[in-house]
Amino acid sequence: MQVIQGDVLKCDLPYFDICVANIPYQISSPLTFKLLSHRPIFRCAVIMFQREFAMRLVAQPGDTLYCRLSVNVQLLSRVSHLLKVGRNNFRPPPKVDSSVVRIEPRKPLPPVSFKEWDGLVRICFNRKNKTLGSLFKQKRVLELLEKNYKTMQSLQLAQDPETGEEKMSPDDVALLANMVEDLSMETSDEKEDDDMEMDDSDAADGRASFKEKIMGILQQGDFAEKRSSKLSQVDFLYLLSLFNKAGIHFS
Ligand SMILES: C[S@@+](CC[C@H](N)C(=O)[O-])C[C@H]1O[C@@H](n2cnc3c(N)ncnc32)[C@H](O)[C@@H]1O
Repeated sequence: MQVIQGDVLKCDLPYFDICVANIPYQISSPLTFKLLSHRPIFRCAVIMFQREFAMRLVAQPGDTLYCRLSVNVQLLSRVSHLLKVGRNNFRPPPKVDSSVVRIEPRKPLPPVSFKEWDGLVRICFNRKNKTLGSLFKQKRVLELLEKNYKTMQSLQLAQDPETGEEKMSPDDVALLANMVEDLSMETSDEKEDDDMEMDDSDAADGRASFKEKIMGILQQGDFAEKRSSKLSQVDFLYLLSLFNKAGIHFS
Protein backbone atom coordinates (compact mmCIF):
# COMPACT_ATOMS: atom_id res chain seq x y z
CA MET A 1 0.00 0.00 0.00
CA GLN A 2 1.22 3.50 -0.89
CA VAL A 3 0.31 6.32 1.47
CA ILE A 4 0.37 9.81 -0.06
CA GLN A 5 0.32 12.72 2.36
CA GLY A 6 -0.75 16.04 0.96
CA ASP A 7 -3.50 18.23 -0.37
CA VAL A 8 -5.69 16.01 -2.54
CA LEU A 9 -6.59 18.98 -4.75
CA LYS A 10 -2.96 19.79 -5.47
CA CYS A 11 -1.24 16.41 -5.70
CA ASP A 12 -1.08 14.15 -8.74
CA LEU A 13 -3.28 11.18 -8.09
CA PRO A 14 -1.97 7.72 -9.00
CA TYR A 15 -4.06 5.15 -10.88
CA PHE A 16 -6.97 3.92 -8.76
CA ASP A 17 -10.13 2.04 -9.58
CA ILE A 18 -12.10 2.60 -6.39
CA CYS A 19 -12.29 5.73 -4.24
CA VAL A 20 -13.84 5.61 -0.76
CA ALA A 21 -13.67 8.92 1.05
CA ASN A 22 -14.98 10.88 3.99
CA ILE A 23 -14.00 14.34 2.85
CA PRO A 24 -14.00 17.89 4.22
CA TYR A 25 -17.19 19.27 2.69
CA GLN A 26 -15.64 22.50 1.45
CA ILE A 27 -13.75 20.60 -1.25
CA SER A 28 -16.79 18.61 -2.47
CA SER A 29 -17.12 20.26 -5.87
CA PRO A 30 -13.43 20.55 -6.84
CA LEU A 31 -12.70 17.03 -5.63
CA THR A 32 -15.64 15.54 -7.55
CA PHE A 33 -14.48 17.17 -10.78
CA LYS A 34 -10.86 16.33 -10.13
CA LEU A 35 -11.83 12.67 -9.81
CA LEU A 36 -14.01 12.81 -12.94
CA SER A 37 -11.20 14.37 -14.96
CA HIS A 38 -8.58 11.88 -13.73
CA ARG A 39 -7.26 9.43 -16.32
CA PRO A 40 -7.42 6.51 -16.61
CA ILE A 41 -10.94 6.90 -15.32
CA PHE A 42 -11.82 5.10 -12.08
CA ARG A 43 -14.54 2.46 -11.76
CA CYS A 44 -16.49 3.71 -8.78
CA ALA A 45 -16.32 6.29 -5.99
CA VAL A 46 -18.26 6.11 -2.73
CA ILE A 47 -18.07 9.47 -1.00
CA MET A 48 -19.81 11.12 1.92
CA PHE A 49 -21.01 14.66 1.17
CA GLN A 50 -23.06 17.25 2.96
CA ARG A 51 -26.70 16.21 2.43
CA GLU A 52 -27.69 19.17 0.28
CA PHE A 53 -24.69 18.78 -2.01
CA ALA A 54 -25.46 15.06 -2.34
CA MET A 55 -29.09 15.82 -3.22
CA ARG A 56 -27.90 18.27 -5.90
CA LEU A 57 -25.66 15.58 -7.36
CA VAL A 58 -28.54 13.13 -7.74
CA ALA A 59 -31.35 15.64 -8.48
CA GLN A 60 -33.53 14.91 -11.50
CA PRO A 61 -35.44 17.34 -13.75
CA GLY A 62 -38.29 18.88 -11.77
CA ASP A 63 -36.56 18.44 -8.38
CA THR A 64 -36.03 21.68 -6.46
CA LEU A 65 -32.28 21.08 -6.21
CA TYR A 66 -31.79 20.26 -9.91
CA CYS A 67 -29.01 22.57 -11.10
CA ARG A 68 -25.91 22.92 -13.24
CA LEU A 69 -23.97 20.71 -10.83
CA SER A 70 -26.57 17.94 -11.36
CA VAL A 71 -26.44 18.06 -15.17
CA ASN A 72 -22.67 18.34 -15.36
CA VAL A 73 -21.94 15.48 -12.97
CA GLN A 74 -24.69 13.33 -14.50
CA LEU A 75 -23.33 13.99 -17.99
CA LEU A 76 -20.10 12.34 -16.93
CA SER A 77 -21.29 9.74 -14.44
CA ARG A 78 -24.16 7.81 -12.95
CA VAL A 79 -24.78 9.01 -9.42
CA SER A 80 -26.89 7.31 -6.82
CA HIS A 81 -27.76 8.10 -3.24
CA LEU A 82 -26.73 5.21 -1.00
CA LEU A 83 -27.25 6.21 2.60
CA LYS A 84 -28.38 9.07 4.81
CA VAL A 85 -26.05 9.82 7.72
CA GLY A 86 -27.72 12.10 10.25
CA ARG A 87 -25.75 14.64 12.24
CA ASN A 88 -26.45 12.74 15.48
CA ASN A 89 -24.23 9.88 14.32
CA PHE A 90 -21.28 12.10 15.26
CA ARG A 91 -20.04 13.37 18.63
CA PRO A 92 -20.24 16.29 18.87
CA PRO A 93 -22.98 16.58 16.20
CA PRO A 94 -22.01 18.84 13.28
CA LYS A 95 -24.44 21.48 12.00
CA VAL A 96 -25.32 19.54 8.84
CA ASP A 97 -26.61 16.12 7.82
CA SER A 98 -24.65 13.96 5.41
CA SER A 99 -25.27 11.42 2.67
CA VAL A 100 -23.15 8.74 1.05
CA VAL A 101 -23.24 8.79 -2.76
CA ARG A 102 -21.93 6.41 -5.40
CA ILE A 103 -20.38 7.91 -8.55
CA GLU A 104 -19.74 5.66 -11.54
CA PRO A 105 -18.17 7.40 -14.54
CA ARG A 106 -19.92 6.81 -17.86
CA LYS A 107 -17.93 4.73 -20.31
CA PRO A 108 -17.75 5.90 -22.95
CA LEU A 109 -18.36 9.57 -22.30
CA PRO A 110 -21.20 11.15 -24.31
CA PRO A 111 -20.01 12.36 -27.74
CA VAL A 112 -20.05 16.05 -26.93
CA SER A 113 -17.52 18.78 -26.44
CA PHE A 114 -17.57 19.65 -22.76
CA LYS A 115 -16.71 23.30 -23.52
CA GLU A 116 -19.78 23.49 -25.75
CA TRP A 117 -21.90 21.67 -23.21
CA ASP A 118 -20.79 23.87 -20.35
CA GLY A 119 -21.37 27.04 -22.38
CA LEU A 120 -24.94 25.97 -23.10
CA VAL A 121 -25.88 24.88 -19.59
CA ARG A 122 -24.36 28.02 -18.06
CA ILE A 123 -26.83 30.07 -20.09
CA CYS A 124 -29.73 27.69 -19.44
CA PHE A 125 -29.19 27.51 -15.68
CA ASN A 126 -28.47 31.19 -15.23
CA ARG A 127 -32.18 31.40 -14.43
CA LYS A 128 -33.38 27.85 -14.38
CA ASN A 129 -37.06 28.78 -14.00
CA LYS A 130 -37.14 31.23 -16.90
CA THR A 131 -38.18 29.96 -20.31
CA LEU A 132 -35.33 29.27 -22.71
CA GLY A 133 -37.06 31.65 -25.14
CA SER A 134 -36.65 34.47 -22.67
CA LEU A 135 -33.09 33.50 -21.64
CA PHE A 136 -31.86 33.41 -25.22
CA LYS A 137 -33.41 36.81 -25.97
CA GLN A 138 -31.05 38.49 -23.52
CA LYS A 139 -28.79 41.00 -25.18
CA ARG A 140 -25.72 39.62 -23.40
CA VAL A 141 -26.45 36.09 -24.60
CA LEU A 142 -27.21 37.11 -28.18
CA GLU A 143 -24.07 39.21 -28.37
CA LEU A 144 -21.95 36.32 -27.13
CA LEU A 145 -23.48 33.80 -29.53
CA GLU A 146 -23.27 36.16 -32.47
CA LYS A 147 -19.62 36.86 -31.72
CA ASN A 148 -18.90 33.11 -31.60
CA TYR A 149 -20.90 32.60 -34.79
CA LYS A 150 -18.96 35.26 -36.67
CA THR A 151 -15.63 34.00 -35.37
CA MET A 152 -16.45 30.46 -36.46
CA GLN A 153 -17.58 31.65 -39.86
CA SER A 154 -14.51 33.78 -40.41
CA LEU A 155 -12.27 30.88 -39.42
CA GLN A 156 -14.40 28.55 -41.53
CA LEU A 157 -14.57 26.24 -38.57
CA ALA A 158 -18.33 25.96 -38.37
CA GLN A 159 -19.17 22.31 -37.91
CA ASP A 160 -20.47 20.51 -40.96
CA PRO A 161 -23.54 18.59 -39.80
CA GLU A 162 -22.51 15.72 -42.04
CA THR A 163 -19.12 15.34 -40.40
CA GLY A 164 -20.52 15.16 -36.89
CA GLU A 165 -19.90 16.98 -33.64
CA GLU A 166 -16.68 17.34 -31.76
CA LYS A 167 -16.11 14.58 -29.26
CA MET A 168 -15.29 14.99 -25.61
CA SER A 169 -11.61 14.28 -25.08
CA PRO A 170 -9.91 13.59 -21.76
CA ASP A 171 -8.24 17.01 -22.04
CA ASP A 172 -11.64 18.55 -22.54
CA VAL A 173 -12.95 16.91 -19.38
CA ALA A 174 -9.85 18.07 -17.54
CA LEU A 175 -11.20 21.58 -17.95
CA LEU A 176 -13.76 20.56 -15.38
CA ALA A 177 -11.21 20.75 -12.66
CA ASN A 178 -10.80 24.44 -13.43
CA MET A 179 -14.44 25.43 -13.72
CA VAL A 180 -15.76 24.41 -10.38
CA GLU A 181 -15.75 27.74 -8.63
CA ASP A 182 -19.32 28.61 -9.44
CA LEU A 183 -20.81 25.15 -9.07
CA SER A 184 -21.49 25.99 -5.48
CA MET A 185 -24.61 25.29 -3.52
CA GLU A 186 -26.18 28.66 -4.11
CA THR A 187 -29.22 28.76 -6.34
CA SER A 188 -28.63 31.07 -9.26
CA ASP A 189 -32.32 32.00 -9.33
CA GLU A 190 -31.74 34.17 -6.31
CA LYS A 191 -29.52 36.52 -8.31
CA GLU A 192 -30.66 39.94 -9.33
CA ASP A 193 -32.18 39.90 -12.76
CA ASP A 194 -29.90 42.45 -14.37
CA ASP A 195 -29.93 41.15 -17.93
CA MET A 196 -31.72 43.15 -20.57
CA GLU A 197 -33.81 41.58 -23.23
CA MET A 198 -33.07 42.81 -26.68
CA ASP A 199 -35.56 45.51 -27.55
CA ASP A 200 -36.68 47.20 -30.76
CA SER A 201 -33.78 49.64 -30.77
CA ASP A 202 -31.39 46.73 -30.97
CA ALA A 203 -33.19 45.51 -34.04
CA ALA A 204 -31.99 48.61 -35.82
CA ASP A 205 -28.36 47.61 -35.45
CA GLY A 206 -28.81 44.46 -37.41
CA ARG A 207 -29.12 41.90 -34.65
CA ALA A 208 -32.76 41.12 -35.32
CA SER A 209 -32.09 38.43 -37.89
CA PHE A 210 -29.60 36.69 -35.60
CA LYS A 211 -32.18 36.75 -32.82
CA GLU A 212 -34.71 35.23 -35.24
CA LYS A 213 -32.20 32.51 -36.08
CA ILE A 214 -31.77 31.62 -32.40
CA MET A 215 -35.51 31.69 -31.74
CA GLY A 216 -36.03 29.49 -34.81
CA ILE A 217 -33.66 26.87 -33.42
CA LEU A 218 -35.45 26.88 -30.06
CA GLN A 219 -38.81 26.52 -31.76
CA GLN A 220 -37.52 23.78 -34.02
CA GLY A 221 -36.88 21.61 -30.96
CA ASP A 222 -39.98 22.90 -29.14
CA PHE A 223 -37.72 24.47 -26.50
CA ALA A 224 -38.82 28.11 -26.49
CA GLU A 225 -41.40 27.71 -23.73
CA LYS A 226 -39.44 25.14 -21.73
CA ARG A 227 -37.43 25.77 -18.57
CA SER A 228 -34.07 24.23 -17.64
CA SER A 229 -35.47 23.07 -14.32
CA LYS A 230 -37.52 20.48 -16.23
CA LEU A 231 -35.08 19.47 -18.99
CA SER A 232 -33.17 16.18 -18.97
CA GLN A 233 -29.64 15.36 -20.13
CA VAL A 234 -31.06 14.10 -23.40
CA ASP A 235 -32.98 17.36 -23.90
CA PHE A 236 -29.80 19.44 -23.39
CA LEU A 237 -27.79 17.18 -25.71
CA TYR A 238 -30.49 17.51 -28.37
CA LEU A 239 -30.65 21.29 -27.95
CA LEU A 240 -26.86 21.52 -28.24
CA SER A 241 -26.91 19.43 -31.42
CA LEU A 242 -29.57 21.72 -32.93
CA PHE A 243 -27.48 24.82 -32.15
CA ASN A 244 -24.25 23.26 -33.44
CA LYS A 245 -25.91 22.08 -36.66
CA ALA A 246 -26.99 25.66 -37.27
CA GLY A 247 -23.42 26.86 -36.73
CA ILE A 248 -24.11 28.28 -33.25
CA HIS A 249 -21.37 27.54 -30.75
CA PHE A 250 -20.94 28.16 -27.05
CA SER A 251 -17.18 28.22 -26.75
C1 LIG B 1 -14.19 14.52 7.46
S1 LIG B 1 -12.53 14.25 7.91
C2 LIG B 1 -12.38 12.53 7.70
C3 LIG B 1 -11.27 11.90 8.44
C4 LIG B 1 -11.10 10.38 8.26
N1 LIG B 1 -10.88 10.07 6.84
C5 LIG B 1 -12.33 9.67 8.74
O1 LIG B 1 -13.14 9.17 7.93
O2 LIG B 1 -12.53 9.62 9.96
C6 LIG B 1 -11.70 14.95 6.55
C7 LIG B 1 -10.18 14.86 6.65
O3 LIG B 1 -9.60 15.43 5.46
C8 LIG B 1 -8.50 16.26 5.78
N2 LIG B 1 -8.38 17.27 4.72
C9 LIG B 1 -8.93 18.53 4.66
N3 LIG B 1 -8.65 19.14 3.49
C10 LIG B 1 -7.87 18.27 2.81
C11 LIG B 1 -7.23 18.30 1.54
N4 LIG B 1 -7.36 19.39 0.74
N5 LIG B 1 -6.52 17.24 1.13
C12 LIG B 1 -6.41 16.13 1.90
N6 LIG B 1 -7.00 16.01 3.12
C13 LIG B 1 -7.72 17.07 3.57
C14 LIG B 1 -8.84 16.84 7.14
O4 LIG B 1 -7.68 17.19 7.83
C15 LIG B 1 -9.59 15.67 7.80
O5 LIG B 1 -8.69 14.84 8.46
